Amino acid sequence: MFEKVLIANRGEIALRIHRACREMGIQTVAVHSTADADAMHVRLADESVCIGPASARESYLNIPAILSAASITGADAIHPGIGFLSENAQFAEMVEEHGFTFIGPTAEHIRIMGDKVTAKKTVMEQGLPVVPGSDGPVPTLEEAEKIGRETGYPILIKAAAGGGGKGMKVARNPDQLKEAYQLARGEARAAFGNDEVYIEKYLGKPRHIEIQLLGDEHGNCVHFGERDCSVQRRHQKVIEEAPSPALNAEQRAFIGDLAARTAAAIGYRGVGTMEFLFEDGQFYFIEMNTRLQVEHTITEMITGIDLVREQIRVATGAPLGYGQADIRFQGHSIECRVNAEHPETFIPSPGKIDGYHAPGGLGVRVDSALYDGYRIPPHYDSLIAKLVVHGTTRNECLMRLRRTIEEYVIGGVDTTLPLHQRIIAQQAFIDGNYDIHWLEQLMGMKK
Ligand SMILES: Nc1ncc2cc(-c3cccc4ccccc34)c(N3CC[C@@H](N)C3)nc2n1
Repeated sequence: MFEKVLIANRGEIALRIHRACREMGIQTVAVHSTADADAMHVRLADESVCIGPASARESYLNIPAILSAASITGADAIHPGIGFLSENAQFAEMVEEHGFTFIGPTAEHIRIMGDKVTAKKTVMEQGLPVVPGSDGPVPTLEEAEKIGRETGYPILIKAAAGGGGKGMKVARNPDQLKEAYQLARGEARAAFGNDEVYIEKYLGKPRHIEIQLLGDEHGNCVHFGERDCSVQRRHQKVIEEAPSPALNAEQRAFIGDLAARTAAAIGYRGVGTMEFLFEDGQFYFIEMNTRLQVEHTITEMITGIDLVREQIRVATGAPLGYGQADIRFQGHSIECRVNAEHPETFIPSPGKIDGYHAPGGLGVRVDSALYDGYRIPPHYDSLIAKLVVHGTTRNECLMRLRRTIEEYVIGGVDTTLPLHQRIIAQQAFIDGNYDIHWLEQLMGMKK
């Protein structure tokens, strides 16, 4: 087991990782920018190292500074958290080359899944259902026209190096193809330095269902069920829930087992999430995330398993220690992502917290690094807290969520809490009857 882990991240996820380490008897090293000197995880960590100025490029993305901090503190391993360098294959390689353990998958798997074309090819070979379309990159407009004819419109042109919604263009008919194709390639080149694109049939009203996976380096892989992440705005998840109100037990077992078998077949190690679109009872693989996810919390709430602890354990080479039959699902969990933003305009609202009270009680979890008097810096993403509730039924969960949002006091800044209150009061949400476009339609952003 590791003696000391360096947490190469900030905010609520850095605190989350610190907590898991603390409970495992592992010492923690916090790294922080000058803007995060008074952050909660820095206060609680055994040691802390300032790795640079406020800008992420000079601090949380500064690989030499992070590796130096690991060296001078004598860390055994580095946990990349979420975002920043967590899916950077070169970072994973450099960590290992410098004698530290990278708490995550191999650089090879990060690379394979980071390229959405090789990701699809890899899972297709294992029999996982994917969205119909090109069976590889589409290098010319002529090829795109041919794929469009074969696939049938509407189609989606996606950047191979993209993901998370970046660099996607819809072509609803052949006349729109040329412009959509050229725009997609131009945006991909500008955003990722890689203009490779691929084409898929555009699914009009899907839900976004993701499967939580965990593999050890002995070829074992289990799944922890699904999360429904369809309530989103401009590819930013707002509310997530587990299990999905749209799946029955057979569908859950079908896609969970298939995803776990696929991950085992490629020898996947660590936590990972396979993303699917779900429409008309069919699943379609779109991407795999090779890192821990913000919404891992709701999976922990319905399984009772600490996924960060498991992630650290398998990184030491330990076997899973349990099989699929040992994983039980209990009740329902919903997470609200609380951002320091205006609830209607989403304009960021950094600043000093003036009055703070977190809700509590049975089945209530608040993952946040906030405290009264803390100053939210303007340099990073606006997620400031995750309000997570659990209930024996979805209804009990909704009642509890309503009460906890009402109880949650975050003074001094705007937050998205009022938006959450509004969403969970909608009949469509209460009925679990929503797709990936529902929130934007509710907010009048789409017809
Ligand atoms: N063939 C096909 N059809 C419809 C799609 C619709 C989306 C999509 C579009 C807009 C919001 C979304 C929210 C969650 C999941 C997917 C989406 C989508 N995404 C968005 C980000 C990335 N995860 C893939 N891929 C799609 N692919």
